Amino acid sequence: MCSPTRIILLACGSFNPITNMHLRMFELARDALHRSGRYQVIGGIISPVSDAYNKKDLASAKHRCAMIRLSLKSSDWIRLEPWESEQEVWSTTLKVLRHHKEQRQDTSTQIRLLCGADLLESFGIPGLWKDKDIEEILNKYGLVCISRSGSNPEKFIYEHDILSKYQVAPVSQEMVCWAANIQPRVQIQVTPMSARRALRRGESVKYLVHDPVIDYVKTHNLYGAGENEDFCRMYEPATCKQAPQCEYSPTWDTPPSDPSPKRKSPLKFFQRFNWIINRILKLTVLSWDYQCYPRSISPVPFHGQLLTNQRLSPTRVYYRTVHDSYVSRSVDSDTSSRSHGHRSYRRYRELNLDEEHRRRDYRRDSSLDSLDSDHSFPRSPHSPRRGVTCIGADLSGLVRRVRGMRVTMTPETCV
Ligand SMILES: Nc1ncnc2c1ncn2[C@@H]1O[C@H](COP(=O)(O)OP(=O)(O)OP(=O)(O)O)[C@@H](O)[C@H]1O
Ligand SMILES: NC(=O)c1ccc[n+]([C@@H]2O[C@H](COP(=O)(O)O)[C@@H](O)[C@H]2O)c1
Repeated sequence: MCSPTRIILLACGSFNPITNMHLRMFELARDALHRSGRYQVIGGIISPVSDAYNKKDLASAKHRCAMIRLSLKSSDWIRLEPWESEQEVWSTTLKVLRHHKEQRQDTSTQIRLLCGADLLESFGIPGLWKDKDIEEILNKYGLVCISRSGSNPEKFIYEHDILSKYQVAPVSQEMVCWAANIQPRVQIQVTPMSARRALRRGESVKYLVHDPVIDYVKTHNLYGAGENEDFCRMYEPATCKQAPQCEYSPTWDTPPSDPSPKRKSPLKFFQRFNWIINRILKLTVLSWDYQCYPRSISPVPFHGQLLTNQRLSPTRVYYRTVHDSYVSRSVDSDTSSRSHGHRSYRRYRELNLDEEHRRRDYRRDSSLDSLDSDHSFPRSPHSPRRGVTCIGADLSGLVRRVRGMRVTMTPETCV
């Protein structure tokens, strides 16, 4: 039996600050690779970007590395490699991979890029990654990707020309490995951004980042946390000067109620009143907007963008209204419903993403001239006789016929 391939996992990123999820990513990937029986993970490397990356709110490399070191005290197989962070210019991920490969004498060990699905999906952002870089990363190194809530890496890979090519590579070169689906029942979003936000707002970051990292953030006044009274109170009740002394012991008891509750200011009262009036007005306008008239009354004034029809359901058409909510309407019975508006849109997105991409391309070169006489809207060349699409053109005053139902769209509503 052949021996397992030895692997080093390399994670590039900002680590601003390092969170438990970064470390979890390594553990999940290692477990998955070991489970396959084909790989042995012999180490993990964290390579933080240099200051030249210039990302918003990026703490200096010195601080980020210090926090990584503190976090890694609890790990016996992941280590920090500061080389990238010490560079004066930003290094592409491929350059970092090449550097670490050159550093190793032993050619039998492979280096793989470990990343979250958001990094993988950034491959699709035009101009961000060079195709030849992606090609080389996949071909010479390989990628281990961890799903992130809100992402759909399988779909992304399927749709990406280069990634899909490597997904079916021979097992010895398996480039895309699904380490785990991080989809906890209660979705906990542990991202550096959520940690920074919590720090800025003085909210708890305990169990999001390691305790020594919290201390470090406080000592070095990073991410605006040091100025925040709540943060001081939470983490340094005894010594923090700005924070008032805690009046109750941190037990499960409820804190004593404030003896002098603040009176509502007239401004707050006015704002609340204003909000209620606005809601009432909005509801009134909405109820006008959602009127769909029976076929007998034609032309039908309908305010909204016709999205799609038969693909989602052969009997319903879906509209986006000017208020950005979604309405469906039965083609056969002329009844309209808004009850499943948002849900059906989400379903529409899932089922029709493909269609939407094609349509977007198609829209660029389509014109109203391409409308044919018996179909109201131009059909995508890829889905003949299926899609009924509202293109971004001025359809002012046009009465269109969709399977017997007539729809008038006005320019201001057809966006
Ligand atoms: N919650 C998470 N689940 C899966 N992968 C994650 C998670 N948080 C970070 N990662 C991954 O860790 C790597 C390094 O991430 P990085 O520090 O650049 O975080 P980021 O999420 O891009 O940061 P920010 O929130 O600052 O934009 C990336 O590959 C990223 O996808
Ligand atoms: N072309 C490239 O090599 C390229 C492009 C964008 C981001 N990256 C890397 O991705 C990592 C994560 O970046 P973000 O923190 O911006 O998500 C960083 O290490 C960055 O250097 C590389």
